[in-house]
Amino acid sequence: MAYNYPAEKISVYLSDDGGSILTFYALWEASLFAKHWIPFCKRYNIEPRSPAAYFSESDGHQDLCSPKEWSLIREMYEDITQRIDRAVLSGKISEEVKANHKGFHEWDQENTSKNHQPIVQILMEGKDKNANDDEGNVLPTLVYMAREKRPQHHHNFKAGAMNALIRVSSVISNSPIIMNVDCDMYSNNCDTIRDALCFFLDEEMGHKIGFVQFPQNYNNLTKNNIYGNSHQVTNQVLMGGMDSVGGPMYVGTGCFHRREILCGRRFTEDYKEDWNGGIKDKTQESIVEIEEKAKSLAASTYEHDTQWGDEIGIKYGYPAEDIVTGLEIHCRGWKSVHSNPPRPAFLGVAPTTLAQTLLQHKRWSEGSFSIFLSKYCPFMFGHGKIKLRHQMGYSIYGLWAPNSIPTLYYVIIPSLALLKGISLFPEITSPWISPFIYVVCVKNMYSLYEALSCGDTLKGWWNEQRMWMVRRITSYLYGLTDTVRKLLGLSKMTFAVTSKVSEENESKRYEQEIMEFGSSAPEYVIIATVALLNLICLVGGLSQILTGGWNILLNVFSPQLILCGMLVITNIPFYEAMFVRKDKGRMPFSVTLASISFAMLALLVPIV
Ligand SMILES: O=c1ccn([C@@H]2O[C@H](COP(=O)(O)OP(=O)(O)O[C@H]3O[C@H](CO)[C@@H](O)[C@H](O)[C@H]3O)[C@@H](O)[C@H]2O)c(=O)[nH]1
Ligand SMILES: [Mn+2]
Repeated sequence: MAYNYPAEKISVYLSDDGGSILTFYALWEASLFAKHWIPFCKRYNIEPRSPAAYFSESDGHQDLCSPKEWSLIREMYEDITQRIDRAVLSGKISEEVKANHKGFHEWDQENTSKNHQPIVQILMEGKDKNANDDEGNVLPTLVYMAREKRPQHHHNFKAGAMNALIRVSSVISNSPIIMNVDCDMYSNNCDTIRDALCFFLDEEMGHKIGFVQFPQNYNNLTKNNIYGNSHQVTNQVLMGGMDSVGGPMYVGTGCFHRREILCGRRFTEDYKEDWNGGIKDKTQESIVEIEEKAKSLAASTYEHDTQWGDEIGIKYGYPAEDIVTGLEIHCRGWKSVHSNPPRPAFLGVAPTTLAQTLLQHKRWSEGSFSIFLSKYCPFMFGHGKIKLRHQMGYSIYGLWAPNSIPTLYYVIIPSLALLKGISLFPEITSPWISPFIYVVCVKNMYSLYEALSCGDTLKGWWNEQRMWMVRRITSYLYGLTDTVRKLLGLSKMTFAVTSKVSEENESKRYEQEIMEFGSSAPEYVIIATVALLNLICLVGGLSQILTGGWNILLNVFSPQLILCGMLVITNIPFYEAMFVRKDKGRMPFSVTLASISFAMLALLVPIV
């Protein structure tokens, strides 16, 4: 709401898919605070304009304004956060507070997050004089919405929520540009709207641009990126590369779309945006009338027998609804723009535990693989519509899931073969080993160069390599099996939301870059089994080589020894988690036990 942009042209919508009175209450509190906060931001050019981010970063008025004024606004902010926290703890809103806004009565009925009527409440409306800030300036329109949820109707997760949002906003503001951000991100740059509009308004290219995507950056990364979540290389290299062949993918958040394009419009050379298309100020209807109209658009039956989720809006049926929607927009002839300014436009929360990271990657790999196998396979669907290189850029993610199989092979079979004295690679002195050495060296040197040049640390790169292996043998494997199960009709699509909170000790370990296991998950059994197996094979293999004719054997087994040794070095944090650490985040004993049994089994069963 505090963007450096004419307030009467901005409308902010909060989609609460949980339909919670607490969220409504928090938004109502925020709308009151905005009347003081927004003029304060504009007066002193505050940055970032998320009060939570601003007050956590800055510890004084820094000669910005009088200390009194600064403390006053800070106290105000602390008061509202305390009131909201108290309400969340008690789980309900007092009658006194409820009397302040008609919206609270929406919860008079028996509402649950999965069963409730559509709720649309316009908390602030540009035309309304009460909605001005404490200096008398207009404030942006602010709307709370929770689309209708009924157990008998499928709600299509985030895509369903976004489509309801597109319709609801069409009767309230109908602005030609829609920006969307996830609930776990905030705006970090008050000029982003202007930056994005520059692309759409470009005289030569502007009419070709369907969306402007800002990268996902995080404010909670640790120095060495323990879970490989920095995505700097993806943001700078992959997205930057795609920008030059047609445009980056839509990644679900931090993106500006033209409304008409989300609604299915094809590109034509003579396309011209109607910048006066919005309906703000033009309508004579009262707020209540508009709300009623909007509610009917957020009904759970509204989309029955319509093209929504297919030809119109965000696509349904894919866990990565963003990628497939963006691909289809590109195939309708539009270009997109990757905008990565030095001061990040949006900051979000990266997962802070291994389990959350693996879950997120499972959804991404599964989502992209199911697109790859569907009618939206970039090579087939994009054929003749987008460049081959653009299709290839899209397919990188699509092939993550099947990549799990060769990786599993590489982390198990050569090590087992080493232990059993079977050689799998050419001898180290033979010329035939050169392709292997070439691939390993060049791949690693290049990825190290990319990581360092994108601002990652050396240790961060190393951690990332570990995470690549771990993700491939767990998340991607699960993504693969789940996609296959869905294809066979054995299971249905889900959207596992990544958790946004963690316990205090957990956060401490995250800051110290200690891997978090804690609870027993089947993924950990895979990780621990592979780690143990490699340790046993390395020790066993080495001792056989040392006791046998070692100079001949070393020549034959060096490649396997190096591979197995590298895996053992990569896995050091897992051995520590199993046998050394005493904290709560260590590998659960049950997982260690199960892994030992599986490793034994793998040694006994004649796999190689
Ligand atoms: O039923 C649902 C499920 C999710 N969401 C919203 O979807 C957003 C993304 O969910 P999150 O759990 O934060 O997912 P991430 O793993 O961070 O999601 C990434 O990947 C998704 C596709 O897999 C994209 O849609 C996201 O924008 C992108 O940030 C959040 O704002 C949620 O509130 C809904 O509104 N309704
Ligand atoms: Mn998220």
